[in-house]
Amino acid sequence: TGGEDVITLGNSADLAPCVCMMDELEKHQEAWPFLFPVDCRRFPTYKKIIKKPMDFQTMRHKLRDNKYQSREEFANDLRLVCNNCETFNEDESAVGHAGHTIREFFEKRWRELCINS
Ligand SMILES: Cn1cc(C(=O)NCCN2CCCC2)ccc1=O
Repeated sequence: TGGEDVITLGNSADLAPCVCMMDELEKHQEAWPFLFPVDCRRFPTYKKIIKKPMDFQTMRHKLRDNKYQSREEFANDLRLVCNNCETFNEDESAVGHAGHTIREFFEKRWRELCINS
């Protein structure tokens, strides 16, 4: 009768920290290289080198369309953005430096959002 057959899956946790983080990422001063998919007309080698492109607009759409099963899936897409950036850009380049800055911002703020939720 009802409750006894309901299991709670930790992974389908509340995605509120993701929405809050998405807002902060899109506003970040160093977000400019990541707001939209890399333009493969301007960077023709990108699709060949980067097997799984990811960007903030795509992440926002996945959140909107309930494509994330867990907070960790969301976090892993952000880490994919930064890993792709390190693969394609020199650390000292403007884009490369932005990628490191966004990763450092994310990991610190993500801990705060998830521990206090
Ligand atoms: C993630 N990433 C981004 C770029 C990039 O230059 N993005 C365009 C940024 N522009 C700013 C105003 C219009 C577009 C290059 C390599 C790369 O890995």
